[in-house]
Amino acid sequence: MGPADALSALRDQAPLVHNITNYVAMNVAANVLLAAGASPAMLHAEEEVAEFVGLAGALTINIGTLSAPWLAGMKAAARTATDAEIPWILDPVAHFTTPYRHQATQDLLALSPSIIRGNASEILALAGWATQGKGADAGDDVIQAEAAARELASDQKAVIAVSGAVDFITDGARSVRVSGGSNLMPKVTALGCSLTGLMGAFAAVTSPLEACVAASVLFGAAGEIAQPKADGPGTFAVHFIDGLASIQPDDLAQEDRLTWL
Ligand SMILES: Nc1ncnc2c1ncn2[C@@H]1O[C@H](COP(=O)(O)OP(=O)(O)O)[C@@H](O)[C@H]1O
Ligand SMILES: Cc1ncsc1CCOP(=O)(O)O
Ligand SMILES: [Mg+2]
Repeated sequence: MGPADALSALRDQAPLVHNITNYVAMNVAANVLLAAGASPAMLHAEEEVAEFVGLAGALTINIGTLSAPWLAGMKAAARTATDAEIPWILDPVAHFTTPYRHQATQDLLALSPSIIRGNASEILALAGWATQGKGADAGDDVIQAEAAARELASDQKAVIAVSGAVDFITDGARSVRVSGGSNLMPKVTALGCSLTGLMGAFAAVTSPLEACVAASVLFGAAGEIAQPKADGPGTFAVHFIDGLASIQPDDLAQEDRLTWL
């Protein structure tokens, strides 16, 4: 299904989305999911995640503020999701910066995520390519990461979503560029993490590839609503949430942001 039908399904079903995300993103991502029409829950304790993920339509895992107890919870949740065929999305924030983060990401990759979402630097490094990235923010352009993303999709048998000025989404066979959004989006923290959460919400109602496309299109549209109303990154963030909530399925029917390759 296309982005318009995916948004209709999301609003009809309001799927419960289990997010194990970072301290920076927890509030932002929960508000993004609520505005879009999903039902977010942020919890990470190893003692309960396996039971909780069974209640959810999708799981998202983001390693932004990683620590040992959180990693144990992430692995338990990912294992349960894969066994139960619940789609799960990995956001490997800055995974190339320290050996600990690198190993955690490799361990999570082995648990078969349905979708991997990162910025261009994160995806380049995940495929083993050189990157100019230094931390959580991208140091490379999406176009430089397209071939790496295709390679990674085939190797991991997952959909790869690379975000940036123009997003790129591929399952290894089919690939699409999604244009739109605002250059204020990388100036608001945790919007990438929130996009990961939204991909989880859509993955609860449609296929991983269609879910990534729908989330990316919806983010682009909301960014364009917020841009002319904003005085800067602070007010942009508020208008972005309002924009997400105001967009109706018909607003996404044109699909003129998509370039299939
Ligand atoms: N220069 C830009 N112009 C328009 N949209 C952008 C731009 N940079 C990032 N975005 C959008 O911001 C969101 C977060 O992406 P990004 O900043 O790449 O993630 P991260 O926070 O993980 O680095 C995505 O929806 C992406 O399309
Ligand atoms: C700044 C920061 N530091 C650790 S996690 C995090 C949030 C990163 O969020 P995003 O990748 O969405 O910008
Ligand atoms: Mg990120």
